[in-house]
Amino acid sequence: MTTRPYVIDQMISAKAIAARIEELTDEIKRLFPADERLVVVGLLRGSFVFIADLVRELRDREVEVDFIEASSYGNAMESSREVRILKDLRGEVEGRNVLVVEDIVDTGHTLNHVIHILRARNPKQLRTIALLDKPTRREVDFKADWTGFEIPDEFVVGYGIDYAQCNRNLPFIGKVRFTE
Ligand SMILES: O=P(O)(O)OC[C@H]1O[C@H](OP(=O)(O)OP(=O)(O)O)[C@H](O)[C@@H]1O
Ligand SMILES: Nc1nc2[nH]cnc2c(=O)[nH]1
Repeated sequence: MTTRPYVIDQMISAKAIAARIEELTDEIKRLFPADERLVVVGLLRGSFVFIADLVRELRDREVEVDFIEASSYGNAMESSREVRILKDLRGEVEGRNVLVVEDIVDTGHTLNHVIHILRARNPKQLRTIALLDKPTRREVDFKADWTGFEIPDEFVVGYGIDYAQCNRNLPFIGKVRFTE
């Protein structure tokens, strides 16, 4: 895939992300019973770094990790608004406490679609957490139960989030600035 030349300006540092995850896990622990197993579901691929840090902050809980892969983006930067499930969960969620982990909520179509599918499977509790939220871009009425950071309408990368499948390995969130 060809991309225009760009640079990445840091927007949220690795340290700020780590501090926010600590706060969020305190809230999550207050909501889910300590004596019941939690199924933490990551939305591939963008959530893989966030879920890794989040579950390690939940190390004193019984946690099962599962993944679902949904795709909403037709090309590198434009949403197709059509959400497809590319890979379903391995495990069952019926009667269980489920936390769905997303990297970014933009139009809201992806998480909204996934939540509809999972709710139909009758979990005991179904909650959502997104590291980033771009509320000004919303096209469906959806709000995650927990949000790490609200950000303006900028195209961001890093901490699991890609531009044309690159930059997922940056430890911080940066914004893409095109130089040409
Ligand atoms: O709120 P929305 O407008 O639906 O957009 C958000 C979704 O778009 C991106 O996923 P993408 O389809 O690019 O896949 P990826 O996670 O594999 O990078 C991102 O990771 C979110 O899952
Ligand atoms: N990489 C990337 N994917 C997105 N999906 C929705 N918003 C974004 C964004 O800012 N960056």
